Amino acid sequence: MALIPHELLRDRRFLAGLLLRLAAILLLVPRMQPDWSSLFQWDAPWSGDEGVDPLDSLYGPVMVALKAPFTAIGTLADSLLGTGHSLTRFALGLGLIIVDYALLLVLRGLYRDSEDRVVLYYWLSPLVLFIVYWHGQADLLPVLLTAASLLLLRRSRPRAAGAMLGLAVATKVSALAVLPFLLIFLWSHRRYRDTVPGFALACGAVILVLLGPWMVFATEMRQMLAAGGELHRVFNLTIHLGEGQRLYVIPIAYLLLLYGAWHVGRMSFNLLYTVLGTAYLVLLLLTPESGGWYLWLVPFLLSYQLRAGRSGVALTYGFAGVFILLKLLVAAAPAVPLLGLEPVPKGPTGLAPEPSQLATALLSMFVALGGILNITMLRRGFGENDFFGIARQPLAIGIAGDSGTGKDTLALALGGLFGEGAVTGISGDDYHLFERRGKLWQAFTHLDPRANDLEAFSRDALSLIDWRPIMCRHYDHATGLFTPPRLIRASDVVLVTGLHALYAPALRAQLRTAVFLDMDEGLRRFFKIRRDVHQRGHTLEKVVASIERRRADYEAFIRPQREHADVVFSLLPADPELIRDFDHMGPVPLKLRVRLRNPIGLDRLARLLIALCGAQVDVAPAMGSAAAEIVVDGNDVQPEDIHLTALQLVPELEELLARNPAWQTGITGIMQLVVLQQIAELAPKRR
Ligand SMILES: Nc1ncnc2c1ncn2[C@@H]1O[C@H](COP(=O)(O)OP(=O)(O)OP(=O)(O)O)[C@@H](O)[C@H]1O
Ligand SMILES: O=C(CO)[C@H](O)[C@H](O)COP(=O)(O)O
Repeated sequence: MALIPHELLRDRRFLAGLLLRLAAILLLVPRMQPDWSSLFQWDAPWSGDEGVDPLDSLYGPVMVALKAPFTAIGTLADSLLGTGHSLTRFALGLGLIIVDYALLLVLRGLYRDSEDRVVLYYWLSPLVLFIVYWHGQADLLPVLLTAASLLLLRRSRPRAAGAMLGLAVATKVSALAVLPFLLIFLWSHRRYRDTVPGFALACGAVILVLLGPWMVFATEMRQMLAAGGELHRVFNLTIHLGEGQRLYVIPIAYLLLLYGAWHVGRMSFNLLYTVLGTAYLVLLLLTPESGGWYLWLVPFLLSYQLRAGRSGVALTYGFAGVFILLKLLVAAAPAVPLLGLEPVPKGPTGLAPEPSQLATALLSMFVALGGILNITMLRRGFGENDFFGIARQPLAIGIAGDSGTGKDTLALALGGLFGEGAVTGISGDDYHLFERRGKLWQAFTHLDPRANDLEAFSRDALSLIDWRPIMCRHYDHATGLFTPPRLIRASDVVLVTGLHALYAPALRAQLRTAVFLDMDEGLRRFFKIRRDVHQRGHTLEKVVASIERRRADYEAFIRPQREHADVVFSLLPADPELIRDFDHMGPVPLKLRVRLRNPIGLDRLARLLIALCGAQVDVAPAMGSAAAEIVVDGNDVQPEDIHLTALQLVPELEELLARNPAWQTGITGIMQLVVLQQIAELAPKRR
């Protein structure tokens, strides 16, 4: 992989940003910049901000490790050439640009859909350029590590994400503020819940290994950690209750935000970024003079800028502009040795002892803008969250159809998309009234509603859709007997399958998507006979007789459910010759007819199936109704292509799918895709 991707090298905005940075490290010596000859101390001998605790400017061992090679090379060059600290400073400046560039790459990964705009909003961000290169703050490294942790989380690598956050904390303790939010986020998603221990252990282990020895052996580091670095500032703002009692405002705000995040239940990644941004923004607006902390806001502000539209972007630039004005007013300008402007000698603070009225006015305006930004960020974050409405109610999918039409096959395939912890199922077969040897089967077929406890089936399905667990026996097709009842817990997705899954109106009303499975009758006979004879141990004659006997009940009770379906799938044999032989055990090439009640999006689906999956698709309006149909031939379509198509069709899918969704090959994979497209089309936020 190229060190700098081609598209960046061709991007003028990227090159301009790079030039600006190079010029800055050549020309400017920010007042905050450290005495580079010390690995631990970032406070320059000439800086002397008297009001600032020297421990504030200490970083953890990871920062020291980053500085070490640059310091070594620079110091060597300086001592050989007699150039004072200039080359050390330049080498460290280069190190900073490398970290800055790495953060650009991480942010491009994090906001993959908007890579292009990330260059504009991050690489040319006035806030970043000012804080890092003019003001001289070096918090970029812990911010990079925190953003990398989020990226790893998004890429389903929870342990690596935990370790990365541990690294961030070992760089600067402020990164700890992110940890509780990430734990809540992971816990709130059933599909991520099992990753919480791995994430937390990896994070804790890295912190222990990296900070443990320092805590024991390095006095400065111990002091810094004991003082929480700059963290003591969060206790600056208090409310007097009288009689000597005070409240710490920022910890209260932080805890309330944590509670809010917990209460939301199921956050999307975007809402997670919003909440993290809000947490940092509250912290920043209510703490004095912490320029470098604003870098912590940058990745989350970027998430907002990318989604907010013009007014949101203008608000963020206004916010950054006032911040810069304020800092220009109250903080000393950097030295420019090449122009003969030397660093301010230690002594005068460079800060106005009493802020001027203008500075106070600007600060007030800044806090007001920050407050507005906070509100708009939260409003958008919450407004866009939970696209599929799962926080309110599990997403229930009904799958009905005749015996052998592929209900279990489809349910299993869909289950693989959502992930084990996130999906639960209820099957109509478990509600047959009699076991296989039951005499009453001579009077009824399984298709007759009277032979099934449909009331209990609906009641139990509705319980699961209301987050309540059920006790349910299971019909074992291997023995023809019921097993003792077992507990079925509710989950994010509830798959309701069965001959009568779309039969009861009350249940139908609660289904987010209703699927009916049709099948070419020759193909169904072939599949059913093959399965019942070879897997379920029935005789050929018995299966054929049962198929004939059920025909009338199919027309009376099963087929009418088709009218209630959002999606009707009909599987057709691509090679009718092949299914004449019931002993043929190999794969059967299929075609799929898809009929959608709500045809919006069908054309797009067809186009993407052709373009991205290489499938053959015929589009036709369904006869005599507003629905539309497509026929798809795509037995060789690969799971990766279907996954890609799904993300194109429904960007929000990431909120719903398992960490590693199991897409199927060919027609079954296309059925998975269509169901997901329908779920998105009918999602509450889409209406
Ligand atoms: N999408 C598919 N691709 C390939 N084969 C399929 C597909 N759907 C169904 N089949 C075939 O049909 C057979 C029956 O499918 P399945 O058991 O899923 O049907 P069902 O509707 O759940 O049946 P029943 O109601 O009798 O339990 C399977 O064993 C399989 O061979
Ligand atoms: O229609 C069916 C399922 O939808 C089955 O035929 C029914 O469940 C009976 O199963 P088995 O033949 O294993 O006793």
